[in-house]
Amino acid sequence: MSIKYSVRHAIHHEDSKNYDTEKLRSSYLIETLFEPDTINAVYTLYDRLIVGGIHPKSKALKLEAFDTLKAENFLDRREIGIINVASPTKVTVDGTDYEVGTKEALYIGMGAKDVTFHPATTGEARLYFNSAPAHASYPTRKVSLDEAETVELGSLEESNHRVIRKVLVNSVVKTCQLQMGVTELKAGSVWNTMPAHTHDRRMEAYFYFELPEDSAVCHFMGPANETRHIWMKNHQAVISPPWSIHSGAGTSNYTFIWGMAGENLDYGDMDKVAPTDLK
Ligand SMILES: O=C[C@H](O)[C@@H](O)CC(=O)C(=O)O
Ligand SMILES: [Zn+2]
Repeated sequence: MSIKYSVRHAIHHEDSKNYDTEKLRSSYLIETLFEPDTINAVYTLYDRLIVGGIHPKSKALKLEAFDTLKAENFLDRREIGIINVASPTKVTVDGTDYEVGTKEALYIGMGAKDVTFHPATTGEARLYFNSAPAHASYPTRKVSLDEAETVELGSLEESNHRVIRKVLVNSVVKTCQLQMGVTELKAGSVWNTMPAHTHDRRMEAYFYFELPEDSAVCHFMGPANETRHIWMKNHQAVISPPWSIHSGAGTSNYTFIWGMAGENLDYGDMDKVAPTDLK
């Protein structure tokens, strides 16, 4: 098996309040997603979202079910959203090849049986994914960045000028509960999701990339009146519980992938928090 997995339990915010640095990191931070010829999967108990990284280097990798799923195939009762965070590569879904370019996304619906990730012909294949339980099978589809619903937010003056590309959202592709997108910060801007927000009906996961190796992002989490921070490096992910804000400031600009699962598919229903109300 080239799939490695671990399980992360869901945590109450009253408990999380007491966590020190190490406990915060082991509870929410996913330090290693990409290892050669490995699919790394973290099965969270937050809406049962799986967060993972796929790095086919010398051989193709098949998306296999692991014991927690108690299923024959990974996607028997799930959907998956994949975003390519490195070189262009190929993904085969039940005999159909999808060429997935850098930062392009592939949605694979429930019921697909044979999903194979190939090494890149030039460069490195690294694919980030989120997978959520599904109740219906929607068509598999590749989505390029220019098909995304795009909004520009913030300003250089507020250090939060960024472009949000909603790639796997219901205005673009049909999904059961997954929503995913790519947010790019402009040079000189370091703050994402500031002003911050929560959405108690949905969890979220963040994956930071295009962050220079000598830079770091300080990711903020916690209830708005009880925040904590986690320092993160390039290619790391962090789980955001439904009760938590999720925001970050980098020592440079960067790009990140956000993914959500939960109650509805309404991206805009977040509860905003003013910067002056944060504690
Ligand atoms: O619920 C939405 C998600 O937190 C992200 O889309 C926010 C984001 O990309 C940003 O403000 O930069
Ligand atoms: Zn959010």
